[in-house]
This record gives sequence, structure tokens and C-alpha cells, in this order.
Amino acid sequence: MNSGDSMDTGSAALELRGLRKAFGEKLAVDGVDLRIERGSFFGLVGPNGAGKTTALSMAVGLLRPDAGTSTVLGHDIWTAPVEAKTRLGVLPDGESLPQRLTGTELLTYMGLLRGLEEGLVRSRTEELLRVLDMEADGGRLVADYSTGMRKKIALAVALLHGPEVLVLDEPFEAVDPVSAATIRSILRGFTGSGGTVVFSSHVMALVEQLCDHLAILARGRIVAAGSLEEIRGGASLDDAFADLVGAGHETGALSWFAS
Ligand SMILES: Nc1ncnc2c1ncn2[C@@H]1O[C@H](COP(=O)(O)OP(=O)(O)OP(=O)(O)O)[C@@H](O)[C@H]1O
Repeated sequence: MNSGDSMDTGSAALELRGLRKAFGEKLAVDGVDLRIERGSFFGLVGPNGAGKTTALSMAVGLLRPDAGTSTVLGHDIWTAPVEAKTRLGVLPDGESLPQRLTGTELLTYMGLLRGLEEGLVRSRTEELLRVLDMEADGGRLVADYSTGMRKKIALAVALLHGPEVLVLDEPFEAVDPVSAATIRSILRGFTGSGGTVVFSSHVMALVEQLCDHLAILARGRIVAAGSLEEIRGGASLDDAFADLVGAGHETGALSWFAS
């Protein structure tokens, strides 16, 4: 990992203040404040369309907010992007990778772009492909990868430069169980050595298994944030989630299947 500087001391790993974003009439993120401490394994959960991807995209500098700020280890993502992004590894939502490169070319290109020395890029690329069980796929085009393989190579890109804070949008989506176990173990090792992981997920079991802290986002607002125990309050996370975001949509069978 990169060594910190004096700005970093005492600041949160990631701090969001008053983040807001509207798409036309739709207020996707409506004033999100969140402080994520260093060394946390932090989950951001919420129903479909709650604003998770929009909030995380603004947090990492991929989407300009209408209002609010995001700081990474004390560095503002918009006014000090180099300082912030050097410390940040991002797994964005969707298919944002260059498709016409092989996996090895992609990692090499991204490593050199990050200013890493060539030998280091080569050794880290080999290690990442091996650990992610993609050694045999390094020479294939990213365009020909499966969805889960694209997720894994994107995670490799996020890890390559040795960030201190990882922000991952749905890192386990479409990933097979063996690869998911590998990713869990990489991420646990990462937080174990002082790094911070922030990830979004719909899978409560995963969040319960991995996270020490979490926030629940619904309709663009944080409806609960705290330690896993505080949010669960003695119940399962599934139940706490349903209570907080409002369950009660069991409207019965589809009319045309009614007997
Ligand atoms: N580029 C865009 N243009 C218009 N509306 C958008 C855009 N991006 C997101 N939205 C809207 O903003 C809201 C929040 O979307 P977002 O993708 O952030 O939710 P999410 O919590 O990540 O959802 P999911 O869990 O389904 O991935 C949704 O109503 C969505 O339709």
C-alpha cells in the first residue's frame, strides 16, 4: 500500500457530505452523509434503484454531484483528484472496461497508466491472474470474457496499484462460488492489513458474513448506518432490512395465474 501523508492522519477512509444527484425529475441521491472509518469492511445495501451506484459513482469521482463532497483519506475527490485517486481502487458498475485488450494487456496498460514500474506491473499482473484463477485467460480478449470473468479482471485492475481504500460496486455479482471465496479472502486480507473496503450488495448473507459496518440506502437517503450489530438489533439482517426499507409487497399471485 502507499504510505500516507500528513493530510491522511486522523481523517476517515471515505467521507461523504451532503451528496445529491438528480436525473431530470428523479432525485436519485438525496443528501447522503456517511463517514467510513479506516480498516472498516463496509457494506452499502438497498433495494433496486435506491441510489447505491449513483452514490458510489459520485464518491469515487466518476459522476459529478449536484451538491456535496467526497473525501478519500482527507483528499477531496474533485479538488485533489490525484491525491485521492492514488489511494483509491474502484470496481465500477457495469461494462466500463476496454474490451479490445487481452486481460494481461489491460492490466499492463492500467498499471503503466498508474505510473508503476514495468517489472512491478508484470509481477503483479501475473500474481493477480494466478490468485483469481485466470492464468489461462490472460491472453484472451476481455470482450470474450464471461460476466463473472470481467468482474474478476476489473477487481484485479482495482487492486493493481496498491490502493488503501477499495470501493466496489456489486463485486460478487455473477461470480461463481469458488471465485467468490477467493475474492472474500483477498478482501479480508486487504482489511486485515489496514485497508478499507466499501462495497454495495443485495446479498444480506454476504454483508452479514463480511461487514463490520453498513448503511442502508432507500429512495436516495440513508435510513440506517452503524455497526452490523446495531443495524440488526438482535434480528437477522434480512428482517432488519425489510423493516427499514418497508416490506409488505406480498400482493399475491399474478392475476392471469390465479386459479
Ligand atoms: N444515468 C441515469 N439517467 C437517468 N436516471 C438514472 C441514471 N442513473 C440512475 N438513474 C436512476 O436513479 C435511481 C438510482 O439508480 P442507481 O443505479 O443508483 O440505484 P441502485 O441502488 O444502484 O440500484 P440497483 O440495486 O438496481 O443496481 C434509479 O431510479 C435510476 O433509474
